[in-house]
Amino acid sequence: MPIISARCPHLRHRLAQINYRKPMSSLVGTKGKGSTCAYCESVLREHGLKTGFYSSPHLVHVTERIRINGKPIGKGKFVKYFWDVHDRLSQREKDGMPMYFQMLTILAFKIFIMEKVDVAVIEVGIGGEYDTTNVLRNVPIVGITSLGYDHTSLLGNSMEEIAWHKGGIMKKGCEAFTVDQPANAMKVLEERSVEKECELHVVEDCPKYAEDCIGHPYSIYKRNVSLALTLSKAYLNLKGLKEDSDLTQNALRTCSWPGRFQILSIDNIVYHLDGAHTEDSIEHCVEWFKQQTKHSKSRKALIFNSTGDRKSVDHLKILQKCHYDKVFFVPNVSRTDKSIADFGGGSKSIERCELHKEQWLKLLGGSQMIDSEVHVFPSVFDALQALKENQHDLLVTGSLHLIGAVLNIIDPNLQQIPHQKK
Ligand SMILES: Nc1ncnc2c1ncn2[C@@H]1O[C@H](COP(=O)(O)OP(=O)(O)OP(=O)(O)O)[C@@H](O)[C@H]1O
Repeated sequence: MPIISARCPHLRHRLAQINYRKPMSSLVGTKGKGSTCAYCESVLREHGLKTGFYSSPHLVHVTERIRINGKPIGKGKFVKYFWDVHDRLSQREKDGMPMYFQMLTILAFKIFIMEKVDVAVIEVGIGGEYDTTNVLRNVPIVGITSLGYDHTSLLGNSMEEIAWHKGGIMKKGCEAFTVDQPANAMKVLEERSVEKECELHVVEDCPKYAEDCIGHPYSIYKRNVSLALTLSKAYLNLKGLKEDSDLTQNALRTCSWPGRFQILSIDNIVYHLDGAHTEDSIEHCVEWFKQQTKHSKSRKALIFNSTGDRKSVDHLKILQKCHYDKVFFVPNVSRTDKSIADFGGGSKSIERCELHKEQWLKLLGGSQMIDSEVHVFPSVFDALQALKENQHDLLVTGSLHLIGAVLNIIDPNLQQIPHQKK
């Protein structure tokens, strides 16, 4: 976990010495950080600002995490800046090298400075108070998306503890915005805003036009879009710029954030990809899949995986609200010769898939589904081979890394921008 103060105390000091002349906008939360940042970035860019955008995790290529004007940084620049940062840091041997997420964070900030962005939109990694991104001090606008239970072994098991961590990104004098939260979480956020000496506002619903502009299910994304529009408007105001609703609508329409409620149709398979990994996200995801496939005659299939401290049995229970002809449990591995993203293969991940299979069958109890339709495969490629003979509506969910492993096979350059109308 990227807690600077616990594992790498020198880093905060070192980063604190960098003069971040460009104001940044930070975003934290449990659900919808990435998409809220993406909408926010798109609106600011559409209004003529040169944007930097730091997000995590990546789906296929690590360069997706660091974007300039909405586009992942090119490989050449990534490598050049990486070695600049690496060489500077390794001169101070006694401090040791930063860990993966810390390194990427330093790299992103360096790139934003060198590329002279007007504004940087920063998605927090895990938590907030102790997250690596929280070394930033010049952050005039911060946003907190919907809070829920995730990463509980790091942040705590209660809503209050989680809210305390998330509220840690508020800064003295900044303007902080959040969406409707459970009462106990909101109380903690309010206390944190007093402690941090800033104003906390709850955002209003976004204008009606947003519903026609966004490609994602509006009922779920309304909060994300409302927050994104408020954050970008606050930033534009700060810069003395006026929001133009035509530009905003265009920004919402053209914003691309793959791997979330994305539909791709390739050969016999209609892929429904959503990186839901909390209980209520999975709940939304199943509803969305049911809605999308209600008139379809194709067979239904599910590919699922979950990692970390998540209670997968609760997720599986929700996923059983839909009937599937085939259910595959697969590690976040695209092909067996190649694992991608941060959580790849290995015997432990297969063991976890076997456990998911066991849980699934146990939950089915009386079983409308015979055992042979539930399999563990070592890679996504193997699972897709087992589907290709017939027309399938396939749902892939449980982990964004799993979605990355699928995209790595079917759309490695993330070119098929998903813009599905509701
Ligand atoms: N407002 C929301 N309410 C419930 N679920 C949401 C919401 N927004 C996004 N999600 C779910 O979370 C998944 C990830 O979306 P997104 O990348 O925007 O969130 P995130 O908070 O950045 O996720 P991560 O924790 O992986 O970084 C989506 O695929 C969707 O299932």
